[in-house]
Amino acid sequence: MANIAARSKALDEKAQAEAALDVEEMQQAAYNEEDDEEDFDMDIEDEEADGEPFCLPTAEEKEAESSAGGPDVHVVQRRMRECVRVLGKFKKTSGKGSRSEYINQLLSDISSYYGYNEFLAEKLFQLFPVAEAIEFFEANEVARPVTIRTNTLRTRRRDLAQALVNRGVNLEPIGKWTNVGLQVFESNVPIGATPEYLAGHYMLQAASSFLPVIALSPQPNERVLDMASAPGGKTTHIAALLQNTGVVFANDANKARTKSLSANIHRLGCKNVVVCSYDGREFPKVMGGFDRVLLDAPCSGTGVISKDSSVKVNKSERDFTLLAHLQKQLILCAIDSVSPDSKSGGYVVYSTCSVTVDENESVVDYALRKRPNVKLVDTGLEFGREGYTKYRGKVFNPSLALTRRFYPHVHNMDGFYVAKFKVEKRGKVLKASESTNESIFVGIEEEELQGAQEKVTFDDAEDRPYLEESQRRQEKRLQIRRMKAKPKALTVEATA
Ligand SMILES: C[S@@+](CC[C@H](N)C(=O)[O-])C[C@H]1O[C@@H](n2cnc3c(N)ncnc32)[C@H](O)[C@@H]1O
Repeated sequence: MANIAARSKALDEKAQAEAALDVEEMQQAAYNEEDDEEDFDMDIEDEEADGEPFCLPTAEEKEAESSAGGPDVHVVQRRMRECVRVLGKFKKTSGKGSRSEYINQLLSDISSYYGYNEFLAEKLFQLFPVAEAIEFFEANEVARPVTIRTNTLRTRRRDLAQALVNRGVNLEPIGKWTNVGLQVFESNVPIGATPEYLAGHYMLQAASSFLPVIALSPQPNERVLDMASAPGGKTTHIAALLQNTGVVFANDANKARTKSLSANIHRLGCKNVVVCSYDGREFPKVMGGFDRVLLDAPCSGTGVISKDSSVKVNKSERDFTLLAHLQKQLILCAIDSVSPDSKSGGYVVYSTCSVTVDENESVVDYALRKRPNVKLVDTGLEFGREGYTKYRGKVFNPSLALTRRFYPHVHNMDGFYVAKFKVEKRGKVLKASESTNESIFVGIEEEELQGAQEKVTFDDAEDRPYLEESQRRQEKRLQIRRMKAKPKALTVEATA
C-alpha cells in the first residue's frame, strides 16, 4: 500500500511538473505572439492576398516529398513563412493542428533548409521568439564584416587607416564602443598579407572578440592569466592594454596551437607575455595570485556558424554535456587563480563564442553557487542583451542579468557571451541565500574554504533531471512524428 501511495504521489508530482511546463510553454507562445506581430504583418497581408489557406502537409504529402529526395526549396520557404505566421497569431488562426505540430514542422523545415541536425536546430530555435529564430538562422548564412584591431604597441588607428587607404583598402571605424577597431569593406590587397600586417600593426580579429578584453580591462603593471589563449587575439590585445608592462601568462592546453600564439605575440611586438601549455584545470596549482584572469572557454562555436558551418551537423547533446562539464571545471579554476587581495584588480572574465544557455548562464550560475566569494559585476560593455535569469524551467541568480549576449542578427557580429566576476576576500565570503537569492555575508574559515576549493568537483546530479527531461521530450516528439508518418488508415485503426 505504502508503495502504491508513494508511486501515486510521484505521478502527481510529475503531472504537476508537466502542467507547470505547459503553462511556461503557453506563456512563451503568448510572448512570441506579441513579438512576432509587428514583424510579420506584411507577410500576413501578402499571404492573405493569395487567398490560399495554409495546411500542414499530410503524411502522404510528406512521403511523396521524401521519395522525391526531399521537399522543394520553394515549398519549404513558403511553409516556414506560413508556420511562423500561424505560430505568431496562433490564438487568432483557426488552422488545423496543434501548436506543437506547427513547431515540429517548422523545426523539420529549418533543419533541411539550413542544414542543421534536428537536435541543434531545436536547441537554437528555443533561444528566441519564433520569428526572431528565423532571423538568427538567416544571419548564420551570411559572413560577418571583416574587422581588424589596431595594435597600439606599434601604431595608432589613424595612421594605420591612412596606410591601408593608400594601398586601396576601403575602411571605417567599427563603432563608438572601440577606439582600435576598423571595418574593412573592400580591399585591392589581401588584408592578411600587407606590409602593415606583417609588421604587426594590426590583428585580423572579429569585432566580438574585442569584447571580453574590454570587459577584463587590464591595468598597467598587472599580472594577467589568459587561460585558453591560442591563437592569441585576446592575449595580444591584453598585452597592448598593459602597454607592455606587467605580465600576461598565455596558456593553452593544445601545444600545437601555441605555435600560432607565439608567432602572433612576436609579430605584434608583445614583450610582456609568457607562453605556457597546461590544462587550465591545473591552475592555480601551477601558478596563482593573478590580478585578472580571462577564460575564453573552449565551446561549441554556435555563435560562429557563419564561419564554420560544420557546427550545424557535428554537435550532439553529449558534446554539450561534456563541454559544459569542462567549462564548469575551468571557471572554478579561473576564479581560484585570482588574488582577492589584488590592489587594482581581482576580476575574472568568462566568455564563449557560443549562444547556448548550457555553456553560458548555466556555467556562470554554477560558479556563483560553488564559489560564494565571487559576485557578478557590470561588464562595462555599452551594448549587448542581458543574460537569461530564467530559461526553460531553470532559474538563475538574478545577477545573471549583468552578463551580456551578442547575436549575429542583432549586432551584426559573431554570437558571443561575456560575464565578469569580482573575486572577494575569502575570509568574508558572499553567500547566496538559497531561498531568496539575496547575498549575505557569512564568516567561513580561510582553511575550510581553501580545502573546499582545492578539489574542483563537478555536480553530475545537477544536470541529470534536465537531461532526462530533454530525453523524455525528444521521445515524445519522435512518437508524434512516427504517428504522423503512418498512413492515415492505419492511424485510424490503431486509435479506434
Ligand atoms: C575559444 S579558443 C581560444 C581563443 C583565444 N582566446 C583567442 O582569442 O585567440 C579556446 C581554446 O581553449 C583551448 N583549450 C581547450 N581545452 C582546454 C583546457 N582544458 N585548458 C586550457 N585550454 C584549453 C583550445 O586549445 C583553444 O585554443
